[in-house]
Amino acid sequence: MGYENEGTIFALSTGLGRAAIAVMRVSGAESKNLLTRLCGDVPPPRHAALRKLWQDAGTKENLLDEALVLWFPGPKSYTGEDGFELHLHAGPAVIKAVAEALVAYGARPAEPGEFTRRAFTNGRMDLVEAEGIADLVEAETESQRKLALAQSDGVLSKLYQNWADRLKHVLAHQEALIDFPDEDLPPEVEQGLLTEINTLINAMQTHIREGERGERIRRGVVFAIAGPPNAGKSSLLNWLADRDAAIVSPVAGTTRDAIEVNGSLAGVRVTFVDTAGMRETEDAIEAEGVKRALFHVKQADCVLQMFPADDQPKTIFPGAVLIGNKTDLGPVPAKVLGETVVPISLQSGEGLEALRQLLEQKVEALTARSSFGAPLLTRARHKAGVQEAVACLQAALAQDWPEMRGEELRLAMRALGRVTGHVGVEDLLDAVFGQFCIGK
Ligand SMILES: Nc1nc2c(c(=O)[nH]1)N(C=O)[C@@H](CNc1ccc(C(=O)N[C@@H](CCC(=O)O)C(=O)O)cc1)CN2
Ligand SMILES: Nc1nc2c(ncn2[C@@H]2O[C@H](COP(=O)(O)OP(=O)(O)OP(=O)(O)O)[C@@H](O)[C@H]2O)c(=O)[nH]1
Ligand SMILES: [Mg+2]
Repeated sequence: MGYENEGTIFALSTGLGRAAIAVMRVSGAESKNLLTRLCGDVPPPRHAALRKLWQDAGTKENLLDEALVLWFPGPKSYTGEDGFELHLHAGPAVIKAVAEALVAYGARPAEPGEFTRRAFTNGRMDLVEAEGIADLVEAETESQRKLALAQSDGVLSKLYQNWADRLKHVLAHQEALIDFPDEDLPPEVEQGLLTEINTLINAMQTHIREGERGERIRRGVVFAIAGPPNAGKSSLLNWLADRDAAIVSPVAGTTRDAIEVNGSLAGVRVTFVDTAGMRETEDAIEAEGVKRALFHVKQADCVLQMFPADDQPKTIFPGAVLIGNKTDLGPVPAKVLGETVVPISLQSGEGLEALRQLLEQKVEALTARSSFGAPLLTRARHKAGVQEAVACLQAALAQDWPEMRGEELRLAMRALGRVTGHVGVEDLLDAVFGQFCIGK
């Protein structure tokens, strides 16, 4: 590992702002000393104890707070080293006084993510699990929570670890073919090895394909609202947001900048992007707005293409939900260019509940998994690593020179190892020589 755990760190683990209780967290070798200086003793492990906190408990000088104290001895603690928590009264002055005492005794403020980084360095979790914890802390919707909780609990790591173990096995057989070409290794050995490589490639490709669903759950499903000026796009955004997020006016070309609103539909985080009405324009600012609108349409998971009752579209964005607005002013056709239209009126409210249901179905379809129970890929970093592994395995299949094939297999394992953070080269050698029965 490229760095050492340095020093004893502390941080306010609860957010700033008005609150009753604040949790101050401390981790590092000096923890026991710090805790003794603050409250005079070390309570039994993992049991909350009520203690007076002093600037120096030895002299009982300057009472700082009365707090609940938790002692977490390493190496089985969250960070894998000694640490403790102080559940303080949340006033800023209390927090400041306690932080100053900790600094005076040699602790330093933690970097973002440093507690979990230590947990990783100390072997308490791998990189994918650590990322799952980061996502769990950020999770705003039920689907984000479930995905992040499974990942922080090792479900995704187990999948990657399983692939890495199987590659190790394949490599062991490959090494045997290299080292003992003249021995009577049955031909099934090579055949079995190629079959296993193909099986792994298929599993990885399925994982990547399904991965866009995990990425959507994690970052949110993005809907772009597009259409001609005055269609009622900003009115729709405001209804979806349940607030006045965008300016609505009868002037065509009101919206220029894209306006994003976050919400949740069917337990999934969603982002709605209102865009400038699309038309030919002489106005340079409006033209830039139209350019941005097209960009958002391209980036979106789903386009909500709106038109007013009196202005039917000539083209339809691929996969768009067609919405005909202003049914209060006149009828909207049931279909345009063969596509079904959802009729609504933001004025009268007609069709809005049906539209909401349709959007919920859309979100479900965009995030549902087809292979039941398989853990979902959630991040571009994992995707890049798995893609690299696939490329190496494909290169391995294309090689008929055993040494070169072995090298590609090793590179595939390394790609997976970088994803989980266990780039196990040394432990690979053990597996190669430890697993294969040479005497046979
Ligand atoms: N107050 C508080 N709440 C919290 C945490 C925390 O650190 N402090 N967590 C974290 O951020 C999460 C819970 N995760 C935790 C994981 C391990 C340990 C821990 O110290 N475990 C002990 C006991 C294990 C056992 O015997 O079962 C240990 O491993 O020694 C604590 C919290 C969420 N809530
Ligand atoms: N009668 C009627 N008027 C509507 C309806 N929905 C929106 N409007 C009105 O249509 C006008 C344009 O609405 P906006 O929501 O600003 O339209 P937009 O598509 O965002 O327009 P641009 O930002 O210019 O592209 C406003 O005056 C709205 O009040 C509707 O269902 N019925
Ligand atoms: Mg608008």
